[in-house]
Amino acid sequence: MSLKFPLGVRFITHSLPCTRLASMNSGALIYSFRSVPVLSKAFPFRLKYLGLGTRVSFSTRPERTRTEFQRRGRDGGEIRVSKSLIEDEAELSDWVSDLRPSSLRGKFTSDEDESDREVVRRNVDRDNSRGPRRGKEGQFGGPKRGNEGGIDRFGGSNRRRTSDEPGESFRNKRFGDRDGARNGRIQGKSSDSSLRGRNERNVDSGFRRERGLETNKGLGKQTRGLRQEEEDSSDEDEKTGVLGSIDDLLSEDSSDYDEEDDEPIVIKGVSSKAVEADKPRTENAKTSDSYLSKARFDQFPLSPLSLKAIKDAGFETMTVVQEATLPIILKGKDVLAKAKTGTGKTVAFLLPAIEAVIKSPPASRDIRQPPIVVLVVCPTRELACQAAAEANTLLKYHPSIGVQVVIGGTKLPTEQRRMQTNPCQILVATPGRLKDHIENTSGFATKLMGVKVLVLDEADHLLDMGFRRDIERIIAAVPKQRQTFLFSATVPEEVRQICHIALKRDHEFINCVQEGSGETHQKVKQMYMIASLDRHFSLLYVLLKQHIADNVDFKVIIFCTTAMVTRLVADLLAQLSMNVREIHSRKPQGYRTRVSDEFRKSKGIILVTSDVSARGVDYPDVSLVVQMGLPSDREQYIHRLGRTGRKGKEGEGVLLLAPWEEYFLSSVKDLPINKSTLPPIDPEAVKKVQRGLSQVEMKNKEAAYQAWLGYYKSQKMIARDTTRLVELANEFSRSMGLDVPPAIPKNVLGKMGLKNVPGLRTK
Ligand SMILES: Nc1ncnc2c1ncn2[C@@H]1O[C@H](COP(=O)(O)OP(=O)(O)OP(=O)(O)O)[C@@H](O)[C@H]1O
Repeated sequence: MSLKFPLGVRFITHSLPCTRLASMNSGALIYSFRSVPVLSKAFPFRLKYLGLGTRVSFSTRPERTRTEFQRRGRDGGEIRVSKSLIEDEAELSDWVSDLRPSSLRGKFTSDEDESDREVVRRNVDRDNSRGPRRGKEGQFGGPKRGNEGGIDRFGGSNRRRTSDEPGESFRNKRFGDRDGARNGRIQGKSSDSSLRGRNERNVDSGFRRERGLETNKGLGKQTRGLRQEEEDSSDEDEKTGVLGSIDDLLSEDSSDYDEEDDEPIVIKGVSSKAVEADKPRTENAKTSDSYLSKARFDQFPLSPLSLKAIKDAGFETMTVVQEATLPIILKGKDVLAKAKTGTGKTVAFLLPAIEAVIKSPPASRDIRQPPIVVLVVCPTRELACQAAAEANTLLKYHPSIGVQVVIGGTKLPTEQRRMQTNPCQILVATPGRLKDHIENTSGFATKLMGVKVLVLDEADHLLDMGFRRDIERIIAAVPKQRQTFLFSATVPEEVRQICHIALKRDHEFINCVQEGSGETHQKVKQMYMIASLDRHFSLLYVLLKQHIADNVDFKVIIFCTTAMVTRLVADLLAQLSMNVREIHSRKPQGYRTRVSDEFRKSKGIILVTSDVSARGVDYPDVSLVVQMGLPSDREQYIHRLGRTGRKGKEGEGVLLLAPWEEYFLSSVKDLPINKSTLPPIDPEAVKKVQRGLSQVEMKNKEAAYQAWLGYYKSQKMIARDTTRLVELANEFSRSMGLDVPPAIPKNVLGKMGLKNVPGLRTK
C-alpha cells in the first residue's frame, strides 16, 4: 500500500511494506526517516506515525456527584455582578494593540504575513544570543468612554452609562486583579527527591481531584484580535503577547542556546537512528477513534508508588498517547506528541517527569532550596492548576516530591514566600509569571538550573507568536542538558518547523492522530448552521431548548468570539431563565475558578465562555459545544470542540455562522462536519428572546458591539472591506435590539483603523 502524504511520497515502514495513511485505522506504525529520505527533507526531524486505537469502554474514576445548583436561571444572577466599563475598554485596548500594523505581532493570515513571520523567525534564530530582552507590555492610554448608549429597539429598560471613564482606567493587563487564591492548595510537600522505596506514606494532597479549568485559544494562523484580549487578561495577560519590533528581536538573549538552536528554522540534520525499537503495540489498536490501549502501566519501568497512585486514580490501562510516548521518553528522548483532545496527554508527560525526579540525586543537605527538576509550562492559569492537580494525583504515595504552581493573577511575593516555605521539585507555571520569577525572585534562576525535564503543554500555542518571547527566555533559563516534551492536540506545520527552539534535533514526533477527520472524535457529531445574524440569538435559544429537552443531564458549553460578547450571551440566557454561568478573562480569577469547579461537578448547566476555556480544560460529560461566530482558526475549532467527547464519550458540536462567515468551513472541510437544517423558530421564541435582550444592560450591549467590531476587524477576510465590516457590526447591533449602533470614541476608532468609516457613530 502506498502512504499518501501531501507531498505524494511513499513510506516504507518496518512493519508493513507500505501503508496508506488514510487507511491506517488500526495498528500503530512507526516510520523511520532513515528509510524515507524524501520525507525527511520535508520533515527534517525524526517522525513517527502511530495509527492507533482500540475501542474500549472507559471506567476510571468514581462518578462525580452531581451538584444541585442553588440558583437557576435568573436567580443565577449572582454570577453576573455589574461591571465597570473598564473591562470592555480594556478588552478593546487589548485588541487594538494587536491591530497596530507597525508591530510584528502574531497576525499572520495571508501570504504576505507569512513572509513577515519568516522574517521574524529568522531574526529570532539568528539573533538570540544578543542582549537581554525587554519586557513588552501593551499599555494604552485609554480613550474616554462616552455615555451615549444605543437605542433599545425592543423598548427595554436599559440603563445608560452616565459617566466617562478616564483613560488611565484601562486595566493594566499585566497586573490584573485576579485574586488567584485558588491556588493555595497546590503546595509543595517536601524537598527530598530521593524517594524510591522510602517512606511510602500515603499522603493525600487534598486536592487531587481539584482540577483546574479552562484553557485558551490556539493563536494559530489567523490574526488574533480580540482573541488576544481574552488571553491578555487571564494568565495570558502575563504574556509578552507579541514579538515586538525587529529591534526587540535583535536584542534577544539566548546565550544558553546551543549551536543547533542557532540554525535556521528549517532543520536539516536528522538523527539517523531508526525507531523500530519502539514499534508499538499494534495489536492493541482496533479503531482510529479509540484512545485507550491495552497496555498496562506496570509493563513499564515506573515507580511502584506511582503505579499505586495510578491504580487509586482508577486508570486501568494506558491511553494510546501514554503508551506511545512513555517508552520513548523513558529512553531519554525529546518528544513532540500529538494526540486528540481528552486522551490523557497530561498523565503522559507527568508520569515520566515524576520518574525523572525520582531518579535525580537527592539534594545536598547544605542546599536550603533544592533545585526544580521538572518544569511544566501551560498557557493558562487554569491549565497549570489542572496539571498540578493531576501531578498530585500521581504523587499520592510520593510524599517527598513537592509540586508548586506559579501563575499570573496572584501576588508575586506570595508565590515567592510559598516557594521558600514549600520547596518543590516539580513546578507548573504560566509563561509570563515564570519569566517574572526568573527575573525577580532571588535564587529562582539557580533553582531552574536543576531542571532535567521541560514540558510545554499546548505546545503549538506556547510556540505561537504570543508566547514565543517568554518561552525563549524560559528555555534560555534552563539547562541545555535536559529532556523536553511538547504536547498538543494540534500541531500545525508551522509548529513542526519551529519546535527545534525547544527540542533536540533528534527528537521524535509521535503522532497519534490521523490528519483530517482523525483529528476530532468520531463519537462527536459535528454540525454547522448558516443563518443571518439577526436569527442567531433565537436560534441559539431554540437549539438549547431542544438539547435540554433531549438530554436530562445536559451540560453545554457555548463559545463566543470575545469576552464581552460572552457576557452578553450569558446575560441573555439568564434572562431566558436558563441555568447559565459565564467565564471569560474579565472575570476575577477566583470567580472563574469557582464557576469552573461548579461546572465541572454539575449537570443541567450551560457555560458561556470565551476562548479562555477552549484548550485543555477537562470538564467531564459535556453533551454539547456550541461555537457562535467565527472561530479564530481551525486549531481553535478543534480544541473548543474537544471539550466534549472526552475519554471516548459521545458529544455534539454545533458551529453557528452567518453567511459571510461561511468561508471558514474551507479550513475544516476535512473534518466530519455536516450542514444542519435550521430548526424552526416559533414566533413565541423570537418574542421571548427580544424581551430577554431588552432586559440586558445597555452597557453590556455597547461593550459587546465594540468587542464584536474589534474581533472581526482582526479577521482579514472580513476586515478588508471596512465599510462592509461596519455594516455587519451594525447588523449585530440590530440583532441585540439596537437599531442605532452604540457610539465609539474617536480615538478608539482611530486605533482600530476605522476612522471615518460610514455607519459608525463616534463620540
Ligand atoms: N490511562 C487513563 N485511563 C483513564 N483515564 C485517564 C487516563 N489517563 C488520563 N485520564 C483522564 O483522562 C482525562 C483527560 O485527560 P487530559 O485532560 O490529560 O486530556 P488531554 O489529552 O490533555 O486533553 P486536551 O487536549 O483537551 O488538553 C482526565 O480526566 C484524566 O485524568
